[in-house]
Amino acid sequence: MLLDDVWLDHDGVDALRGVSVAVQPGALTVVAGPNGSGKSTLLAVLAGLLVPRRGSVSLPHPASTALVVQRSDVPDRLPLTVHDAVTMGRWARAGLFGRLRAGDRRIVEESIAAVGLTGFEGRPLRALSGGQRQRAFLAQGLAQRADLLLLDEPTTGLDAGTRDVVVGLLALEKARGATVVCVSHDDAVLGAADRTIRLDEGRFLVGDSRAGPHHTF
Ligand SMILES: Nc1ncnc2c1ncn2[C@@H]1O[C@H](COP(=O)(O)OP(=O)(O)OP(=O)(O)O)[C@@H](O)[C@H]1O
Repeated sequence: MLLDDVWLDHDGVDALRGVSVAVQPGALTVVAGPNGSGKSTLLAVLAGLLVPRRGSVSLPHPASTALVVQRSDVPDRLPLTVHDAVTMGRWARAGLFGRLRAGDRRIVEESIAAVGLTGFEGRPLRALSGGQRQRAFLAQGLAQRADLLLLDEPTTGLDAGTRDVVVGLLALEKARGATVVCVSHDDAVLGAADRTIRLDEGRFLVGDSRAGPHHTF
């Protein structure tokens, strides 16, 4: 997956200024950088939600993509239960009018269990704590079993134990074969990264790689 000289603005405000990065398949790439440096915008470009005004984005093969947004991006009053929200993660596989099969229902249950929300299935999202809501959105992302999993600060507001669970889940997604790209400031997430992309004021600042100095971004 390659971004080449990507420029993108929000209503005239430059958010990405000539960013060129390669995302390695099957790796955990963490995108870091100060507030407003363009991290969420980069994620939205990778998700195909925003189209650059200049530059190109190429996917090596058609991929299913799941995006786990920050809980603050989702209205608190959304009339959904935990089970509804996670089940939505299977819709793309079942088709809008398709029926969920037993396998889909099992994946929904497993995803809810993985984030520690078993017992909360019937609870409306608005009746969850901020951290629990964040975990429900993560479960929705896991339920998609996507080739490309994109996450925007998934550990924000989580306690240390739950944060470690999330880091473990990212490793499991990778082990399943997914390519994982995660925006995060969290040292625990950064510590688990195979590669780190650092942005500053919409520019690609530096890329670190566990694979060694020969790999460039
Ligand atoms: N909808 C929008 N309208 C106008 N400007 C926007 C919009 N969304 C983002 N921006 C601007 O684009 C730039 C990049 O924003 P972005 O949200 O990608 O940064 P970020 O690194 O994810 O920030 P944070 O760490 O605070 O989440 C910032 O200057 C921001 O003010």
